[in-house]
Amino acid sequence: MTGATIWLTGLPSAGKTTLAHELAGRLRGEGHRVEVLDGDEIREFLSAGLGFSRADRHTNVQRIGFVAELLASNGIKALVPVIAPYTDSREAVRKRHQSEGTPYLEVHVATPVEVCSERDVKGLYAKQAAGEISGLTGVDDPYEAPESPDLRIESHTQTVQESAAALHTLLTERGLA
Ligand SMILES: Nc1ncnc2c1ncn2[C@@H]1O[C@H](COP(=O)(O)OS(=O)(=O)O)[C@@H](OP(=O)(O)O)[C@H]1O
Ligand SMILES: Nc1ncnc2c1ncn2[C@@H]1O[C@H](COP(=O)(O)OP(=O)(O)O)[C@@H](O)[C@H]1O
Repeated sequence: MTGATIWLTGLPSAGKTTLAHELAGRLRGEGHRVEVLDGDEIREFLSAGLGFSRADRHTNVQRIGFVAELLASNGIKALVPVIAPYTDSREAVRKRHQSEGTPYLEVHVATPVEVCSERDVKGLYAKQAAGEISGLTGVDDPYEAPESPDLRIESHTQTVQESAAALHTLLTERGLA
């Protein structure tokens, strides 16, 4: 089966993790081999010790991109729900896939910051507002939205199932599902 990396970029609480796991379930049900490279888990192991400076985020994204490409080039669908806030970091990952001939799709989970801060799944927006943390992506740290992603998902106007269906359709259109 053809492997691919599907990178879900977006703000904290945008819906990246939820959609990655929903899509993973659908793909596994169809017999695909799937791995979800979750940002939080990666930061415990592969990227332990990295923080949220621009340089550390870039390093984190390159490491994850490297592993995703390895998996994808071995027939696995690598789903990557990781913020990846900088365009140049994402482009470097895309180029690495291109040079290896490995399919790569960029999906922008484009939930507005107002909705994300309302959801506030991990309480980070509240902590930032209370002055307990700083450098939160989309609030007081940059998020460079992709200009031409393969798909843009408006998660605030859809159910999880509808968003996952749109993702699945993208994979089908590209001959990956
Ligand atoms: N300052 C700050 N900014 C953004 N995110 C923060 C921050 N501090 C902790 N967290 C939590 O770490 C998760 C983001 O890690 P990522 O590896 O996805 O980010 S990055 O691509 O390296 O920027 C992110 O996970 P998600 O909410 O799933 O996106 C947050 O839970
Ligand atoms: N269409 C949708 N797609 C994804 N998540 C959604 C959608 N609608 C509502 N949500 C909710 O938004 C939250 C997103 O949280 P999460 O997936 O952890 O975000 P992230 O990984 O981007 O930080 C979840 O509680 C999820 O149920």
